[in-house]
Amino acid sequence: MGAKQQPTYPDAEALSSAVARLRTMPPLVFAGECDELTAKMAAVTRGEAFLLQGGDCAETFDGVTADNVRNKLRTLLQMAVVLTYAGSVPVVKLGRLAGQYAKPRSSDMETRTVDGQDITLPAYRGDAVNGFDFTPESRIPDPQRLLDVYNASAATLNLVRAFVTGGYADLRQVHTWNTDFVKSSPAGQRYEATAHDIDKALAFMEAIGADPDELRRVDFYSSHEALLMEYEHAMTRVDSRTQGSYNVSGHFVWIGERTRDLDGAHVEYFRHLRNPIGCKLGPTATADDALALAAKLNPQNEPGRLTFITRFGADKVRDGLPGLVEKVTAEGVQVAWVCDPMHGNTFTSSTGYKTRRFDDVIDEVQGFFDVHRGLGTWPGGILVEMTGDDVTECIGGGEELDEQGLAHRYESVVDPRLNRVQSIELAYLVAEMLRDQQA
Ligand SMILES: O=C[C@H](O)[C@H](O)COP(=O)(O)O
Ligand SMILES: C=C(OP(=O)(O)O)C(=O)O
Repeated sequence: MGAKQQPTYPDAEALSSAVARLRTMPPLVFAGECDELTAKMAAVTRGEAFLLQGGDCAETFDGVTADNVRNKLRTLLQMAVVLTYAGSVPVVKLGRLAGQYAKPRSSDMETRTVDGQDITLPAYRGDAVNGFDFTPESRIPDPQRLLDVYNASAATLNLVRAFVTGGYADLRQVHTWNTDFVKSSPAGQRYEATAHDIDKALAFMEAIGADPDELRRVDFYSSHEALLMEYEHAMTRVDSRTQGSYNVSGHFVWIGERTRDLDGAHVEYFRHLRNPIGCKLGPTATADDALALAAKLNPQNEPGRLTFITRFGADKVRDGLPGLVEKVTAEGVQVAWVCDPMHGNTFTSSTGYKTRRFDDVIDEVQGFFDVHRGLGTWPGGILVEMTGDDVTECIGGGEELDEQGLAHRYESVVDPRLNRVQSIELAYLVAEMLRDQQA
């Protein structure tokens, strides 16, 4: 079976030369860091830690700016602080960034009405493949973009690494992350109170002479859907320490809902990787599918290697998820369960925007927690599409954004993201669910 969701490049020679160049490029991540993340994901699997995975639906090359990267990271750090402090659980921090440039699409073509005429062009598949502009030239897959992905990912990761180790992520900075528009919102004010409590705890630690390194820096990892075979293969290298194969374009990579066929090219590729990996499971996945995927992707049943990211939708999670979790657990399969409350809850607003309701997102996460609580298993984390900016892409939340409001600042090129206030609100709600889970 050929790989699904791949672009058809018109210029085979240009593709070979881009791939040949990519093969010579240095790794973006070190295999040892991937192993470190596997160990952290093993803690998630055992119920000792919680995964926060977040970032844009689709990164764009234009979005690689200092402000954009800092805002996203800042929001993720705020969310992590809320989950750690209010949820009383160690949080594994994983950006959906520095590589999230390729998108699977429901349809190969897109039709728009331009000047009263229906025009059909190839769908936008992410900046890794073609341009977002609705013109025939822009929509042609261009292999040079694969090198642009490498460069954009390198620039993003470089800045993230500088921020998380160079003082920006120092826990003593909890207040300074809470700036501008967020500060005046109820979620921002609640965060301010949490930050104040943390300050007091830090002052106490200082007074007793404790000064652990963990306060000054955080471990932060990168992830993306490994969709484009040409890119992912070119970025796969044999580790000189262990002779294992690692995808060195990100610490954690996942298989999407549309490409998780047991006999498909993506599963075949992933089974050879030593990175920690994820696999999406949507409402059509059966318990037997999950077991077969686990057997193929993690034959040694190694904890931390495999994460199932479930994305059923708020209306299906309570009926669909228990059967999966129950059977997989009964078979002794070691897997971290993570909830993606975004991809089962998308619809088009009356004003024509692809959107999600904040309440549906929360409802799916609550359903996910309820199912795990009922079965005595651990709800291991969340994967969210979010941004650090004040965009208007998802409906609801404390600011009560409505369908009319979407037009104000809708910037996503594919799916709607939670804005910064909604992301912090979500973190508080999930922290409460975590507390209930542990009660
Ligand atoms: O984030 C992912 C999207 O849901 C996926 O790429 C499909 O989007 P589409 O249904 O608009 O093609
Ligand atoms: C496309 C995505 O999700 P899914 O594969 O679950 O549809 C995604 O996470 O970007």
